[in-house]
Amino acid sequence: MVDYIIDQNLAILAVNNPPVNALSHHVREGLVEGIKKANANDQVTAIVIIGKGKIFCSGADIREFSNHAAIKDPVLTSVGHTIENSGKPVISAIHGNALGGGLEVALFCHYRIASESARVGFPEVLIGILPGAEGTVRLPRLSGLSFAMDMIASGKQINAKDAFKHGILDKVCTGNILEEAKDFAKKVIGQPLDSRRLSRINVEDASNVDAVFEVALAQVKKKYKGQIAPIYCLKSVRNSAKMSFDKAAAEERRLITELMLGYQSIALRYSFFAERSASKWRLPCGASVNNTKPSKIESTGVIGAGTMGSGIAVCLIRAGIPVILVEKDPKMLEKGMETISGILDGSVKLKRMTPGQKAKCMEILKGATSLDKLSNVDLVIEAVYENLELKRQIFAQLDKVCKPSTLLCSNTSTLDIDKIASATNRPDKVVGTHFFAPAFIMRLLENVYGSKTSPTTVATVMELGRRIGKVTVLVKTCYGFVGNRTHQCFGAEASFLLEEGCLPQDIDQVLEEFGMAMGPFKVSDLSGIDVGWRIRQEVAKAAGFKLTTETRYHNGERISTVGDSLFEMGRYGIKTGKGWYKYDPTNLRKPVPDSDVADVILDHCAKMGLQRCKIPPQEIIERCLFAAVNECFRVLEERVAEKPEDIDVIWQYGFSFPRYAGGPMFYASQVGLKRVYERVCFYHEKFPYSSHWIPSDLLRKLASHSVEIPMSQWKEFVNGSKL
Ligand SMILES: CC/C=C/CC(=O)SCCNC(=O)CCNC(=O)[C@H](O)C(C)(C)COP(=O)(O)OP(=O)(O)OC[C@H]1O[C@@H](n2cnc3c(N)ncnc32)[C@H](O)[C@@H]1OP(=O)(O)O
Repeated sequence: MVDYIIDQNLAILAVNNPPVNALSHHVREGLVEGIKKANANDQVTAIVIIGKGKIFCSGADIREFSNHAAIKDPVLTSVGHTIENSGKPVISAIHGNALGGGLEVALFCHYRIASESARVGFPEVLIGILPGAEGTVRLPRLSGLSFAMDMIASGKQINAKDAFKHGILDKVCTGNILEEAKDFAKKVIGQPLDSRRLSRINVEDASNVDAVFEVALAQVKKKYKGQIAPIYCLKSVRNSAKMSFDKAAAEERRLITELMLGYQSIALRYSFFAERSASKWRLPCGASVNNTKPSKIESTGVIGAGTMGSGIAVCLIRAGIPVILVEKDPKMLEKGMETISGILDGSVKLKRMTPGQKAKCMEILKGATSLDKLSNVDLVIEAVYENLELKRQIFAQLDKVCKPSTLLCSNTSTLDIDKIASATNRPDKVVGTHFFAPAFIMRLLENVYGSKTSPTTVATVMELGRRIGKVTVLVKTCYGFVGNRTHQCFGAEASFLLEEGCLPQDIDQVLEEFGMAMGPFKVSDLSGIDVGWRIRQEVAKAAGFKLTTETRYHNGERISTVGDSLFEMGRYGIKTGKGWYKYDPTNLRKPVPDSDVADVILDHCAKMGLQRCKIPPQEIIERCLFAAVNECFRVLEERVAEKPEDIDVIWQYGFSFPRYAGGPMFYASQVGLKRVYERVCFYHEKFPYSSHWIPSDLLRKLASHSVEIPMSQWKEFVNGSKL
């Protein structure tokens, strides 16, 4: 796993552990052996460590963290000490990325050079730990405290130019990295090594440490609310300036061990692999990412220039994919084009794009007022409002207008893809591409296959998701798919809690303390109370009943209409300055609890004869989350989602479920399925008029086992395959 090559008087140690040269046990062994062998060879005058393939090194092998038997000697710190104590200069030659333990390997070396396109960073914090092989003690000795605290606590990667500026690199190379490393090595042969050993030098700005720490701590607490690891990162860097090198390193080891065993790190490591597993789609017929080729998509159409259509068009043109935006009303079309231009201006302002890049995006965007203009595109995404008949009409027309190979996608957030596909003669080429609002910001794309969608169509939209930078998950069609179907239960319970004793701010506060970025009522104000109202009206209309603020039940199902009362008062949320909260026009980001809303809720309860009482935070969490969890198990049982990881990724990226709590399925696995099932049964008995409390069969089966079944085996219990 480490190739040992002698090249004239140099020993080249090439890490060879595809795909990303993680520091697995054999790599660590190989590095130690290589350094020892080179030192024992009188012909060798210097040593170069390099990575084979596309990357220098991605750091420790994260899979080993959950398998303590794999963390065998030599551990990374002792590998590092062998490197640092080498009597011959060791130069790390970085291309691609040097991350985490990979950057630590470089910091053990006496010299570091990198290609100008290389990036370095300590992403450990993103998996809930800290750079535990002396990274927090070594980096400040090169870059100073403030920069080290920021880089380590944020997990951000920096480019070679910046790394050079902050003293991390000794040279940025423009040529072949190996050749440049060999030239560099020849120049440093014979130079004294002691001043190059970071363990032997001091932190220059150590006297400022307390002031630097306090500033960084205040920022971190605000930015990474609820997360433990960023704070530990700062503490460990602080130690580097307050203690001897060895003591600070020992303390770093204690801190990483504590973090590694904690819930947040276990959840974040799970999230790392869950996100990657989402792209590995598989259909029940056996077709999968491994055996199905996507079609080429070189041109697209987007139908509807409203908020969703414009946002989707931005995603496509930003990735260099030409778009024809179709809107039959010319004024609406013009407004849509202006919205798109405005969104891109925002990116230019934030320096995420240059004015030249914006101009290029606008060049590949064309407007049209007729579907006929889509005759030649490879793929169309329909993004009109949520109405099945309208969508069926559009798809029938597209089927006539578009070339036979065109894929027809719907941005529906709830409707059955089969019902849309049956309006065409190409149901195999019809698929759901459900973007989350705002589409140009939210990273999630929920792709939805129907009973006739072909594997090639699925492969194509999954690949499209990757091209436009989305985290893309594949699910099967059903009402609301995975995201909205399971989230609806969460929202419904939040509304019922209002009728039973809570105010919006109580529920938001508890769920934010749990880790949600925003509570459900703040989210509702952001997305618009009118939007929720319209959806509820459509659903009621389709089911043939009239929904009023007096309605409490339909078809034996409990309904809450408090939000509809706010709609009728013109309180649509942030856009009208009032919703579940009130907003000062000069500070729309700060929701203020409103006694008028409390009055509306109390009136509603009085009118409906509902008794109110104090509801403890634990019940708020259980009611909202377990209702969703139960539905998630149903989704798994019906194979709407193929694996629990897909559901968790949808919740993380679609509904800001805290990554450090894993997702509803991971959370349930940690609470224990027996306990979850017990509570679901308890609430089912208490609330017989909410079908989302009817316990899922799969949850019941899993909970009935005497030992907890690991998440990776839940699938095996679907369809009665295991009892
Ligand atoms: C005591 C010592 C402590 C040390 C601390 C550490 O070093 S912790 C590890 C710190 N490093 C990281 O967190 C890096 C994580 N990896 C990445 O950011 C990216 O994978 C990448 C290296 C930038 C490459 O990105 P790319 O998009 O090209 O590929 P993928 O992300 O899809 O990864 C390819 C497969 O490699 C697996 N993988 C990546 N990094 C690691 C790792 N450090 N350990 C184990 N496995 C890793 C990844 O899961 C992919 O495999 P799949 O089978 O497809 O899941």
